[in-house]
Amino acid sequence: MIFRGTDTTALLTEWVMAELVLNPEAQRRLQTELDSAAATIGTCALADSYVARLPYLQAVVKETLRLHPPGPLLSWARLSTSDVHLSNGMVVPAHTTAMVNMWAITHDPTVWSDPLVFKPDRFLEADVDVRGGDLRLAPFGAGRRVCPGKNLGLVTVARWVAELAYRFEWVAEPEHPVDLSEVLKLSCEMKHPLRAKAVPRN
Ligand code: HEM
Repeated sequence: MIFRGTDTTALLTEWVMAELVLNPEAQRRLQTELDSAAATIGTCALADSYVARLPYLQAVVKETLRLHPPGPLLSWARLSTSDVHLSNGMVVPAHTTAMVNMWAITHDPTVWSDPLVFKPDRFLEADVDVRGGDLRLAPFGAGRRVCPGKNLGLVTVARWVAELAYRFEWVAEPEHPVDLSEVLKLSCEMKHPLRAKAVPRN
């Protein structure tokens, strides 16, 4: 529980910040949303419940989950106990070890337009449930073995990103450009950890 809940949330936050450094326009839109939320509630401490209601912040987190799902292969070592007939006609025979390649689904051009482009707006145009209700984007799995920490994970990452983006502007370091190469360890990590400058915002 502790292991599954720590690296995933830390890695997702790192991926979000990397995308925000690479996409300054998205970063500015997010900061505008956070500034206006802070002005509305009269404090810079955005409560968890409030953060969950910021549409652009949620869209940024969802788009990062789509591009960089921390758990790209779902269902490690699940065994089919009987023949399973899929809707496309394929059969998974009994006693087969099966995994779902969620990374492939979230990068499939027949499922997502411009799948390699960071476009949080796609989640403003359509409400996509990332908690297991929509198999186009199920970064927490789905069904009986769905991640039990999905709500905690989502609110934690949104909260961290909100704080980081509200308090600082994040800019690339020319000598260490952001590199989105991935490496699959127990989770999907940045091959070259993020390096960026945090400039305090006034
Ligand atoms: C952004 C954060 C997170 C992501 C992306 C994530 C993703 C996942 C994925 C993909 C699975 C496997 C689902 C499957 O095999 O079908 C999983 C399982 C699991 N997660 Fe998470 N998780 C996150 C946060 C958390 C947190 C915060 C906790 C606990 C506090 C947690 C605890 C677990 C546990 C215990 C399992 C195993 C469930 C089982 O096998 O029945 N996760 N998670």
